Amino acid sequence: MASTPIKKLSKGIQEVLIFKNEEDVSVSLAKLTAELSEKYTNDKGKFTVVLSGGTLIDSLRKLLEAPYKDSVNWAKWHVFWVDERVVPKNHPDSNYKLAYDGFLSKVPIPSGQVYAINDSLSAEGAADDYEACLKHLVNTGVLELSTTTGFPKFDLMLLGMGPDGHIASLFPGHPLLKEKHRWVTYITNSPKPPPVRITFTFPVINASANIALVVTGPGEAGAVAKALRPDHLPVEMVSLDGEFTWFLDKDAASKLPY
Ligand SMILES: O=C(O)[C@H](O)[C@@H](O)[C@H](O)[C@H](O)COP(=O)(O)O
Repeated sequence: MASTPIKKLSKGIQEVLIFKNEEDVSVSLAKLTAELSEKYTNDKGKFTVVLSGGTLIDSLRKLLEAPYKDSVNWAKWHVFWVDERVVPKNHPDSNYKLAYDGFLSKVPIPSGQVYAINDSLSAEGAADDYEACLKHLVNTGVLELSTTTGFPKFDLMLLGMGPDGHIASLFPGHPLLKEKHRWVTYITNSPKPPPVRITFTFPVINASANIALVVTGPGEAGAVAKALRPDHLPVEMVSLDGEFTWFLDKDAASKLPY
């Protein structure tokens, strides 16, 4: 199961891996995720993983195959969402449903360690509730706080990026980009439907120990090219002490000047 990037670049703290195709991205992403799972499980007895919606979930499919399906210590995983649409958990727009159907239902992560939003609340209520859940998990020792910023520090965030450069539900030009205090907030006018969502804020994203940003296909090539030049897309506001790796296929990298 080898998949070597056809190109490796670095931009500041960010490492950019470009693969021949989405299949190779998926193979390499599984390898990184399994390695980090082993590292954090060995070091701390748990692994805190944050998922996004979109095509990311399909790109995690290699974790459902040998050797990872049986070798990963799934019992130690704690799963969160970087953003979630405020819809019932069985709604086709739900990121929980997308992840459950495509990934979580196929691996033995204890259900009490999968932290979905409370879908009976308003957006504001659901954001408050999710933030309270994270604070409770800090008190019980599941989550740690960044010693530099005091925001919760997740072991791995698996993120996608939209064609406009958004990550999580943090969209270009939106006032939420400037949120400095909240851990989780809400948006009722998301330009990407559905409009009502909750989302982690940049201080939480930036406290991560590792971020894997997975972008495949030609739709985001313009945003990839822009983000990897000096410019101002939300995705560029990621700046962390940990590791930030872009996983691109050749299509997503097709507008890069290199
Ligand atoms: O709830 C959401 O809409 C997602 O979490 C969102 O932030 C997604 O990650 C990007 O829009 C990329 O989506 P694609 O991978 O489908 O392009």
